[in-house]
This record gives sequence, C-alpha cells and structure tokens, in this order.
Amino acid sequence: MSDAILQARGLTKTFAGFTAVENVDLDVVCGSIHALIGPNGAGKTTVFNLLTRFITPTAGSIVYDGTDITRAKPTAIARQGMVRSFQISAIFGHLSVLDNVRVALQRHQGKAYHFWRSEKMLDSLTDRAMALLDEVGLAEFADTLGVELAYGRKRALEIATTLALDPRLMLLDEPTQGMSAEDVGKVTELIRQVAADRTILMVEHNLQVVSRLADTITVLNRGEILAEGPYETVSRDPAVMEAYMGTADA
Ligand SMILES: Nc1ncnc2c1ncn2[C@@H]1O[C@H](COP(=O)(O)OP(=O)(O)OP(=O)(O)O)[C@@H](O)[C@H]1O
Repeated sequence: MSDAILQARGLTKTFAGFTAVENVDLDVVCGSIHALIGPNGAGKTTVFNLLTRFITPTAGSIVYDGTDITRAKPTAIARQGMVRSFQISAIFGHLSVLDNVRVALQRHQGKAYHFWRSEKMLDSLTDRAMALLDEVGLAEFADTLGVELAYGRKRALEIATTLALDPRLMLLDEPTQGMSAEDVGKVTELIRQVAADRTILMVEHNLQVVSRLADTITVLNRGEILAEGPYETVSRDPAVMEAYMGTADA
C-alpha cells in the first residue's frame, strides 16, 4: 500500500519455542491514528517492540517510509522520524519543564549532554521549547521542576519532549495508563491535537480512548490479527467480542 508510512509483513517472534507473534501484516497509513488492541497476552507489546526495533523479529520484514528497517537500530529509526514516546523521552525530575524540552531539542541536534557548557545555545532553543510547551498546554509550568508535575502533566511533558524530536510517526505505549478519568480526557485531546500533522501508532487498553481517537484498529489475539478496521466495525465483530468477553453475545 503506497500510502502506508509503516508496513510490516509476516512479522513473527518466537521466544524459546513459544510463538508470541505470528505472521502479522500491518499497514499504518500516513496521517492516521492507528491503535493496537487485544486482551492480555495478545502480543501487543511484542509487536510494538518489534516495530520500534527494541527486539528483532524471528521472521518477517518492517519497512518505514520506503526503507527496510527490519534490522535497524532504534536510534537510527528515531533519527528518520519514527519516535517512540515514554521510553526515549524520560523526564528529568530535577530539571525544569522548560529545560526538559530544551535538552530534548538539543539531543535531536546531536548535542546531547553538553547543555551545561553553553547557556547561549540553550537560550537559542528557548523559543522553540516554549512553542512546544504551548502546544501541549504546559507553557505556564515552564519553570516547574519535572518531579513536581502532576501525573497527567508529566505525560504531556513526555509528549512535548517527543515532539522535540520532530516525529513523523509517533509511537505511544499505553499513553493513558494509570490515569484519572479527567487526565485520560485531557491526554486523549492532546493526542488528537498532535496527530493533526503526524501519524500515530498506539497500544492502548482503554477502549473508550481508542473509540474516540483511532481511524484504524488492529485487534490482536494470541499473537495473530483477529480483526482490523474502524471502531464501529471491529467492536461488532463476533470474534472480537468472543476474545474480549468470552462470548459473542456479550
Ligand atoms: N521475553 C519474553 N519471553 C518469553 N515470553 C514472552 C516474552 N515477551 C512476551 N512473551 C509472551 O508473549 C505473549 C505476548 O506478550 P505481550 O506482552 O506482547 O502481550 P500484550 O498483548 O502486550 O499483553 P498485556 O496487555 O498483558 O501487556 C505472552 O504470552 C507473553 O508471556
């Protein structure tokens, strides 16, 4: 499919004889929000780790933006614009919110960990950092220490530090996990907002979030694709109901 920014074919991962992911084909369409869902143990995290190159497939191929990345390093694909949030963009609690984003911007420029040497260079990043904080609704917290942010705002900061790496494809690993209902709503809106000019692939347990955000949903079960399509279609699929509820009548 020519409009897919990320394409997996025959993705398979075996752990010591146990097949966690089997023959998964996936097309993430450019500009879409694509969600990976499925019951516990379905293989979502394994697929996510395969796609982001944290683990290597036993078989199959992954193509990002026309380039075969099946054996590429995660840092290399991040430089090409495929950025995984929450792992790569950990928050520095002892730095201010603004400095967290400035450090991420600097890292993107390949100047990581030298930020203390040049106050001038940091100043040059301030405008861009403030724009990113504005985008995620954190401008008024610029001087707050990372550690002092409320949980939902920490996620917003993580998204800002991910955006600092200028992603074309953003991969979010359970972005609303462990959040209060209020924060879930806020982060859902934030994801919708940052998706306006980017592609998003997310693993998400919260089906309400998925129903509100995703253009396409891939349902995994026992390592294989069970169903795929928009929420209205997959949520009515008897096989999906069976996998989630244990009965097609639920
Ligand atoms: N490193 C590993 N070694 C052995 N088995 C593994 C490993 N990683 C995952 N598995 C197994 O592969 C299967 C899929 O796991 P995975 O974590 O991908 O599922 P998941 O859909 O993300 O589940 P959850 O929703 O519970 O996080 C599970 O049976 C799990 O026990």
